Amino acid sequence: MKLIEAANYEEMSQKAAEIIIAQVKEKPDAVLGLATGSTMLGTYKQLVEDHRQNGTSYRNVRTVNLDEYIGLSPDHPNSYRYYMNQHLFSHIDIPLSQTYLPNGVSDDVEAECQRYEQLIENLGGIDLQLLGIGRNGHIGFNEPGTSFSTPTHVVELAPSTRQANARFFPSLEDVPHQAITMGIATILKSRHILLLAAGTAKAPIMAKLFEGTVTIDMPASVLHTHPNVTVIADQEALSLVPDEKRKVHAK
Ligand SMILES: O=P(O)(O)OC[C@H]1O[C@](O)(CO)[C@@H](O)[C@@H]1O
Repeated sequence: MKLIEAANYEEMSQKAAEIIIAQVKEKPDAVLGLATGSTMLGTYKQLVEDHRQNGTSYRNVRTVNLDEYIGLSPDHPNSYRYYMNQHLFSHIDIPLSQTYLPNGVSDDVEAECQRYEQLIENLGGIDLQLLGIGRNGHIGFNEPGTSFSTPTHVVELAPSTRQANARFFPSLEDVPHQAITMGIATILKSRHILLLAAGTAKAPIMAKLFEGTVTIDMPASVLHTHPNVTVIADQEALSLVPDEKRKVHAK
């Protein structure tokens, strides 16, 4: 696991965007694994700006998102499809037909999970997977206790996750109880994983991550078992990570 330290959120976003742009330039038909949440907003903004100014093209890129709420249709303002269209897809030249998210309103969510897993395989796997980290260590919506061998599956969201995400909804009651998420096994098949973290709310979980213990109680800890993980974090998120741990992982 390589750590790139950033001074602040803006710098984290810029460094993340540089890695994504480099991936797309190296492989114009790359498969990008994308994530949602507040952490990613700055990165998507940078990608949009770069597309406008430098013309980086996404015409042949394919994208697969980590997760989607069950019960929210693509045009629901809190669905992750809506988020992706609003913050990224509608501002770059990617055809929407090449952007994929799990279908949260499928009649058969179990079959949808299998379809999504197969889709990722049919695309040739993920070249670069972007990840945020939940305050309880979740990646995608893989909550603590999730087996590391799970493929795409239906999850019951932890009360703390619903609480953390309630800020985007009119009230806590409106936050869905379930989601479809790529599993940890799905995420680990990605050829390169880029985890982003910013802000003091993430400091305790980042300290735990860099302690290095791999346990299903902390889903992100599985990233220590992957050969190609880059973490970009700002100083607030790293504020509880001791200097010696930072040095060990410094790029
Ligand atoms: O970036 P945020 O909003 O802190 O969220 C962190 C993670 O939690 C989720 O929003 C799910 O709760 C992920 O999509 C995200 O990567």
